[in-house]
Amino acid sequence: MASPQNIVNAAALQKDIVDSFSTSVTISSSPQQQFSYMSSSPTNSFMSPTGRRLSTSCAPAKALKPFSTGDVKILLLENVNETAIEILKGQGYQVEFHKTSLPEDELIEKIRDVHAIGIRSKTKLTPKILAEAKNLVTIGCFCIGTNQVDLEYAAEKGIAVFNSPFSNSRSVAELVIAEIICLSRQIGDRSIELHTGTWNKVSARCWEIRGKTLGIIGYGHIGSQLSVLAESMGMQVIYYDVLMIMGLGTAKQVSTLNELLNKSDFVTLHVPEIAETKNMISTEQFNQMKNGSYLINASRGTVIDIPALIHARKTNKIAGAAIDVYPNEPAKNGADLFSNELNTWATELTSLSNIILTPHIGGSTEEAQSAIGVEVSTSLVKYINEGSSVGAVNFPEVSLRSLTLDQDNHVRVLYIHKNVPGVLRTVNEIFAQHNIDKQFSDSRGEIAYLMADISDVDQADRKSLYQQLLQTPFNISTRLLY
Ligand SMILES: NC(=O)C1=CN([C@@H]2O[C@H](COP(=O)(O)OP(=O)(O)OC[C@H]3O[C@@H](n4cnc5c(N)ncnc54)[C@H](O)[C@@H]3O)[C@@H](O)[C@H]2O)C=CC1
Ligand SMILES: O=C(O)CCC(=O)C(=O)O
Repeated sequence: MASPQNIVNAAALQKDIVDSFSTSVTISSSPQQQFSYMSSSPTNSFMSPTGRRLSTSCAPAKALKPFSTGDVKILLLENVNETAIEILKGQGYQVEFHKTSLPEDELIEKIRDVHAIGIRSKTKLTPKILAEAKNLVTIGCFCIGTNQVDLEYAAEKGIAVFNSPFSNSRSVAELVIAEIICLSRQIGDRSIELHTGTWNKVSARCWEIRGKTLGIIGYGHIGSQLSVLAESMGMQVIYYDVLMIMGLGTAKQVSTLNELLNKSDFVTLHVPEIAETKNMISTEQFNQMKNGSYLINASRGTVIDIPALIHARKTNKIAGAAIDVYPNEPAKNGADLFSNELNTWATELTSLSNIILTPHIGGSTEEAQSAIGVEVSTSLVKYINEGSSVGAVNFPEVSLRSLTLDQDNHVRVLYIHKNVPGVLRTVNEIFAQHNIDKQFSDSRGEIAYLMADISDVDQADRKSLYQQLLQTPFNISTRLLY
C-alpha cells in the first residue's frame, strides 16, 4: 500500500536511478495514482497464451506505477481514434497527436523523445528511424498489418510491438461484398456517368452474384469472415491458403493457387505483405483466371502487379477490379495526390472502365476504429504499466498475475535479454538474497523476456537489483515496477 513514506522513498530512488535507466522511463513518484482501463481488477482472471490461468487472487490488485506517468510521452500519428487518446491521457501520459503520418526527418526528430508511438499503415518504422528512438519501449500499430514496422529490429532493441488482429476484419469483409456487387453490376461506371449527366441504362455483362464462385486467397480472419457473408448471399466459396484450414459453411479449400484462379468468377486477396506474396498475382496468374472474371485486392498494394492488371483489363481478360491498397500511398488526404509521381501507372489505371478505386478504407469504419483504439492503447498501457506483453507480435508473450495491495516491499522485474545459455543462472543469483514470489520467462528467436515478482526488497535493494541486471552481458532492456 502506498504511504507518504513510500512516496518520499520512491522519489529518492528515482533520483538515483533515473540517469542510468536504459529506457529513460523514470521510477514512480506517484504510486498512489489510480488507473482505470488496464488495471487487473480483483475479479479479473485471464489465461496466458500458453493456457495458464494467470490470476486467481481475490485480493485487490496493486496498481504498479513505476514512474511518474506525466513523464511518459506518447506520439500518436495517422488520426488514431479518439478512444485511444482518452485511454492514454487517462493514464496521465503526455500525448502528442497528429492527423497524418510525418515526413522521415520530422519523425526522427520526434521519435527520439517518446516512450511509445501509435501508427496505422502508412508510417514506416525502419531501422534508420528506430535506431534514433532511444527511449522507445513499445509501438502500437492501430491496424491489423504490421509490415510497416521492422519487427525483428524492434525486438532486438527490446521494443514490443502490438496490433489489433481482428477489430477491422468485419469492415473489410463488408467492403469486399459491396465491391463484388458493384463490379458485377458496373455500378462505379454508371455512377460516374450520371454524375456527369449521362443516362446509360444497360444490362449487358451485368450479373447477379447468386450462384457465382468466389475464390478467396488467404483464409484468415478476413477471408473466413467474407466466406460466411458470401455464402449467405448465394455464392459458392473456394479458398486457397498455405495452411490447411477448416472451411466455414460449405466453403472448400483448393490445393493450388491455379486451381482457385481457374474456377473463380471473383478472386479476392486477403494475405499479409511478405516476401512470398509480392506480385502474387501477375501476368501468369491473370492468364489462369477465367475470361471475364473480376479481381479484388484489399490486402496490400505489393500483392498484385498493377501493370499486369492494367493489361488484363485492357484486353478484357478480366471484366473489372476493385483496388483498395497501392504500393505507394499518399501520407495525407488531399487533391491530386494519387498521381504518376506516386505510382507511375496511376493515370492509366484511373482511365480504365469498371475499376473501383478506394483510398485504403477497408478498415475505415467508426466501429472498427473505435474498437482498435481501445484494444491497442490498452495493450500499450498494460505493457508500460505492468510489463505484460500478451498480444505482442514480435516478442515473447509474458504476463504475471497482479501484485496485490497487501504485498508491500515487492518489486516487479522486467528483464528483456539475449536468448543465450546461462541467463537464468546469472539472474537467479542476483535475485538470490530475496524471495522470488513468481517468475515467468519465454523466448522468441534471439530475444527472451523474464518477468519476476520479488518480495522483501527495500529501496536500496531495488537500486542494487536494477544496476546488477543492467550490468549483465545479456541485458537488452530492464525496467523495475513497484
Ligand atoms: N484494406 C484494409 O484496410 C485492410 C487490409 N488488411 C490486410 O489484410 C491482410 C489479411 O488480414 P487478416 O485476414 O486479418 O490476416 P490473417 O493473418 O488472419 O490471415 C492471412 C491468411 O493468409 C494466409 N497466407 C499467408 N501467406 C499466404 C500465401 N503465400 N498464400 C496463401 N495464403 C497465405 C495465412 O495462412 C492466413 O490464413 C492483412 O495482413 C493486412 O495487410 C487488413 C485490415 C484492413
Ligand atoms: O486503416 C488503416 O490505417 C489500416 C488498415 C489496414 O490496412 C490494416 O489494418 O492492416
